[in-house]
Amino acid sequence: MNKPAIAIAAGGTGGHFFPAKSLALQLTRRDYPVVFMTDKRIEDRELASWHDIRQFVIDSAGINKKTIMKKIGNTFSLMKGIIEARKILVQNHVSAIVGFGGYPSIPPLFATRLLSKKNRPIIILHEGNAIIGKANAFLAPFATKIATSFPVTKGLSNSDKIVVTGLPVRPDITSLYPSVYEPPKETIHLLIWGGSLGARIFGEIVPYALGNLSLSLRKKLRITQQLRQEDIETITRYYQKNEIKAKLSPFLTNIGDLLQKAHLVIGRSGGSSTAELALTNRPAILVPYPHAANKEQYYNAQILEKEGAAWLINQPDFTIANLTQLINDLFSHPEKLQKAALSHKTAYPNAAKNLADLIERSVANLSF
Ligand SMILES: CC(=O)N[C@H]1[C@@H](OP(=O)(O)OP(=O)(O)OC[C@H]2O[C@@H](n3ccc(=O)[nH]c3=O)[C@H](O)[C@@H]2O)O[C@H](CO)[C@@H](O)[C@@H]1O
Repeated sequence: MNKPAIAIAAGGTGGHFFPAKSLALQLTRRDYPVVFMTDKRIEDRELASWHDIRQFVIDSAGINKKTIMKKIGNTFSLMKGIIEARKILVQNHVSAIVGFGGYPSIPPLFATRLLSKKNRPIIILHEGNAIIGKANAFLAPFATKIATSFPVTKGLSNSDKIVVTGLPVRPDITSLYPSVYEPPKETIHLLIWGGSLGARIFGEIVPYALGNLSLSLRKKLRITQQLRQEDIETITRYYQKNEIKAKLSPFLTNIGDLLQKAHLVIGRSGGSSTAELALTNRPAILVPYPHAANKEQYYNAQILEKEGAAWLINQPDFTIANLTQLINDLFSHPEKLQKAALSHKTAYPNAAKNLADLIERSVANLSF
């Protein structure tokens, strides 16, 4: 018997798209036809080449914009997205829809409300952060199940809807689990990243803090840094002048290899980044994105900090002087890095499988 179609709705930033893609891979392996709904930021050739995946770009937008014209324009996009999504759900006979959060997941999930009870797919939400996001909070009352990435998620009260699955991470990173951590000796590998869209602050602070270290420490450094294109030339020259070996790029594609090599990671604390750190046991200095609507990166980082696996620095305190002091201390006491590496407790190597199992169980409970 043919398996029922499952739709996946995810926004087009790495934080939402990568977990959704890992789930799509699990579901196609189990012979479920997958309908993938995302926004125009994503054009993923690999995904498009998989059999049994139908990809759709859906109109969407946040409506809490400042100008009235923007509000009207975005409301129109949202309505258009809901109508498009409803058509796709009907045409593909979708039985369940999995939402990964972000505004782009709202039209496909909301579209289910416009279908008759008999034809309405069940909703399963996945929350990638340690606090429920606005889109997921809005959709939670309609969900059959809510899968979470952390053992406790702020804003979600205990209910049998909640299942802790962990956050699906790309297979090349998951396969590194369990990863052994060796403290630095002759060379110190440092990975600096800013999330899927990058972050200017790391280019403004990290190179100059590293430049303050002693020459003997600087010569040991091997830096891989995600950096805005416009900053690469200046920072390359700065590192060369300070005898620091560095590879700089606006987007790093081989995250698995880089995490495995890294003795320390400096970066943001989005849901996927923190899950990847936990899976690979890497110690980190985390600077949460300060403008996030509900401080989700702060709560993610706080969990790792409480475990002893990371040092949380809020952006106003992330200064050249403070960072110089911290990394000087960590590089002079590598046992502190090793202790942090051994302290991770939130790794879920089977997250994609856990989530696919949950979907499979929920779909099996439907009567056709
Ligand atoms: C500004 C913003 O709204 N950020 C949100 C967005 O973040 P964002 O998408 O930046 O954050 P995540 O940490 O969740 O994901 C980043 C992903 O990009 C990958 N990566 C990063 C840099 C690079 O050079 N190469 C690369 O492959 C990482 O390995 C990771 O898989 O979604 C997250 C998950 O809901 C939220 O926690 C964040 O608050």
